[in-house]
Amino acid sequence: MKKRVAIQGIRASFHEEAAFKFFGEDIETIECNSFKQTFQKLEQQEADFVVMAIENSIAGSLLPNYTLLREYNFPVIGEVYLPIQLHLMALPGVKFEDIKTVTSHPIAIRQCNDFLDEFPHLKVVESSDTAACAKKIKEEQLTDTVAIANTLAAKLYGLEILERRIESNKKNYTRFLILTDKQTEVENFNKASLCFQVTNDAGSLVKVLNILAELDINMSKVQSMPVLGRRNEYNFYVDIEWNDTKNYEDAIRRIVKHTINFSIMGEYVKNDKV
Ligand SMILES: O=C(O)C(=O)Cc1ccccc1
Repeated sequence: MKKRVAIQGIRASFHEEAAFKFFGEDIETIECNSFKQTFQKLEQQEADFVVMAIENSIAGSLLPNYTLLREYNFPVIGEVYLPIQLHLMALPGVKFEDIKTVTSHPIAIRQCNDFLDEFPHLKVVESSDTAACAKKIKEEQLTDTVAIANTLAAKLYGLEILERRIESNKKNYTRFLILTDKQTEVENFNKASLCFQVTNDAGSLVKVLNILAELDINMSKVQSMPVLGRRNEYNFYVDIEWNDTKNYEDAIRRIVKHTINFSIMGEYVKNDKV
């Protein structure tokens, strides 16, 4: 049976592209209206995996997704980095001069600011995902509208690319996490995502950082989010990577003693090539 992979958005979105990059293209994509719904699909066993964006090199972290990770507690079993290459696409035959409206996902729009600034007469309309914009143009035969989306979307919805690679920063990427509902042993893992709180007093976070430094463990990311209802208290989400598993195990044993509500959200193989 094909792996069922839940994504926020529809087929040919960047989430599906990320899923293809991680699993290959022989998967069943489960289209969802929200990130929360992807987790519900896992919970109801209507999906085997979730692929969820967690950070974009231009827009930054997707903070609500950190909260979902904590609330649902599904293990992270992998990651994938995807370059976000954006193209302007329209129904075949439509000319650039005919266009009045540009539609896309807000992250994609932000990444094309330089291009869009050159054409201030265009009305920019935000939507839930890039592929949905392409699909709408096709279904409603919109001849005055273009979508900013990827090549998968152009192919699947039969649109023509008018302008390639209109993203301002050619090195922009999005990092996606892969989650599942089953406790899966990932072999040879060398990266982990942790979550914890520290006490609100001098040096509490640095104690944790010192443990990592002493054991030669690299912190590749740190993100904090307020703990609801507790002023000046934060959940810290920390990604770490190491060469020696024994050092990782030592670090965990020691960090637990200096933190509150410590959890390992996932252990997986580092996969940060764009
Ligand atoms: O709209 C999409 O295609 C998505 O999957 C969301 C998104 C948009 C832009 C960059 C990364 C993810």
